[in-house]
Amino acid sequence: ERKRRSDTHPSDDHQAPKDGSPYNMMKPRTQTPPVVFLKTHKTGSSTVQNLLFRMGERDRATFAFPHHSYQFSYPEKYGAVILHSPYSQKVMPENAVYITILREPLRTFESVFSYYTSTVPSALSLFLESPDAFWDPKEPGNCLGRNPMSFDLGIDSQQWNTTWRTDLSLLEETFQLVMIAEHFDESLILLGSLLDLNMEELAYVRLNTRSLQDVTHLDDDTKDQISAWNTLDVLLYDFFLQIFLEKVEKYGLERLNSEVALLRATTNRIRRKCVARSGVYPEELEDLVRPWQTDTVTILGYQIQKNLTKPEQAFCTRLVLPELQYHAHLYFQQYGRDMRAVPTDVSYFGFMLVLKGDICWIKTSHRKTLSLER
Ligand SMILES: Nc1ncnc2c1ncn2[C@@H]1O[C@H](COP(=O)(O)OS(=O)(=O)O)[C@@H](OP(=O)(O)O)[C@H]1O
Repeated sequence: ERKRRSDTHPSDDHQAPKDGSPYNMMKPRTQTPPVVFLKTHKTGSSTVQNLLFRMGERDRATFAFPHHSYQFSYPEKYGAVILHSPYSQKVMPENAVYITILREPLRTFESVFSYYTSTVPSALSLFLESPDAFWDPKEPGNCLGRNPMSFDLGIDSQQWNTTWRTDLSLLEETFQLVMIAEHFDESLILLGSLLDLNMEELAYVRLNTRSLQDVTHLDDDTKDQISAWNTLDVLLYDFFLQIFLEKVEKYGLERLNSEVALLRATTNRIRRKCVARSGVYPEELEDLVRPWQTDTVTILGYQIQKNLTKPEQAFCTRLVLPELQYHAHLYFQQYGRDMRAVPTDVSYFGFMLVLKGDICWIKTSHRKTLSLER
């Protein structure tokens, strides 16, 4: 049973609606509901995951871990169908809250592309000039090479088909909240309202940020090409952006803005307390806080302050802890042993864009478990 907390809540200072809507903050605090977070690629999802990990660890929640390594394998059919299938009902209780996050599709694709493809000079522009020449949709690792967010949400990411609109509506019904990376703080307030999280629990540092020199500038032509190649993601994003804006309106813009201001003040205070250096290159970081790197881009991390008390150190370390290390820590805490590596006889793909010609491949590897004090 989760204890009632006395600290500031996003909506403590406000007269919230009593209409039974999911954002009605007058309800008595109850235990956090079970959460399904569908972690989309390159959308800010690791930042959200970090605060959900903190929430789950505080609640001593049971986490669903993949059998091997860090990533569930992808079945042939997934997403919208699975979410409503007996399989998902068996796994998650009926009161589970479904959450995900989307990001503006041009930036998402650029980030996915740079992360999962090795660099030849101007790889992105070369690819976009004639994507069909480089990209084979039948390659199982190529699923993120076109409309990556549609793929992650389990709807057809290759082509428009007649069920696409229905699939979108099904997703809308399934997800209580689709966060929008471009309105990250506003999304967090809605998340906090759904899950009864206070400002400290919503505070975050931006995780998985690429070094600026790895970010490709997108000129207008490139933007048009990316949009044309990812039309389904553009539709998906526009659809959920609209829904998000409607949610904001229902919540009350004035109320939201004042809570965002409070969140930013709290976040700044916590960052000052916890973070000694941000934007730190991997070679300067200890194993515990070094984000996973690919051969193609540099992912930056954080050094925490010295001279913190033990509880502060525990909190601050978790705040900046990269996904794989936090995952390994929670796995160890739950099972009392290290995560299983992928056996060599199991065919497993992380993700790779397998492109024909010179623009090639990527990833997958495993990390050792690192101990993290409470
Ligand atoms: N708070 C917030 N708001 C907006 N954008 C954010 C935020 N946090 C992370 N990011 C950016 O999201 C990119 C990393 O996304 P993910 O964590 O989902 O990546 S991953 O799929 O788990 O590897 C990565 O984008 P790129 O830097 O363009 O690659 C991060 O900079």
